[in-house]
Amino acid sequence: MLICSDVLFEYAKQLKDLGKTLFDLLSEALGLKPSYLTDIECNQGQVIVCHYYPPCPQPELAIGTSRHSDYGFLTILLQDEIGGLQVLHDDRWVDVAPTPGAFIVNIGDLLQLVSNDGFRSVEHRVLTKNTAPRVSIACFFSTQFHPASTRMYGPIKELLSNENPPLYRETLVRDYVKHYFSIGLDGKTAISDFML
Ligand SMILES: O=C(O)CCC(=O)C(=O)O
Ligand SMILES: [Fe+2]
Repeated sequence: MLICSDVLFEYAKQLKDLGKTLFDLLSEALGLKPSYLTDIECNQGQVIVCHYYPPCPQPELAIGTSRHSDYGFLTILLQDEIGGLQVLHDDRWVDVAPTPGAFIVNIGDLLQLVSNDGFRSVEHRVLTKNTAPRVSIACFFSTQFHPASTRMYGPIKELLSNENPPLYRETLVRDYVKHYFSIGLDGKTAISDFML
């Protein structure tokens, strides 16, 4: 017998390992030691959200998910073969064609904030389709459900200099996420509200 919660917990565990590898690589790409982003607990929280999009009889009149950037540090997304995901690139919406067995990895707002724009969160949306239902599974790395966390996140000090001053104010993850959801999905409004 296949128990859904067993599968989900195993999936979460595997993605946590993958997340660790990605955070190592992202730290190195910023010129920091590989463990930097995990040392500051960017990989600690994991929120897994399963989306079901029913077929829509009039896709031109509806949207699956409104334009937004993800709030957390990083998102690992699994989509099925239906398609509909688009990213904003050079002010144009570009289809993210489904590739069997491949994950989509999105930089989130909090990674933009700590990297002081070294990485930029990506704006994306999901169109509806009238062909078949669509399923996607998003794994967000973010710690808003650790209410005891007192860690403040701001631009990483090692990345700052006279030429590269801090662009964002410090925040608790839960305060950032609260602000994000108080606005609702709306492009990149939340992160711009944290600019100095
Ligand atoms: O359904 C998708 O492919 C993406 C959903 C999404 O953008 C999100 O959960 O943040
Ligand atoms: Fe998203």
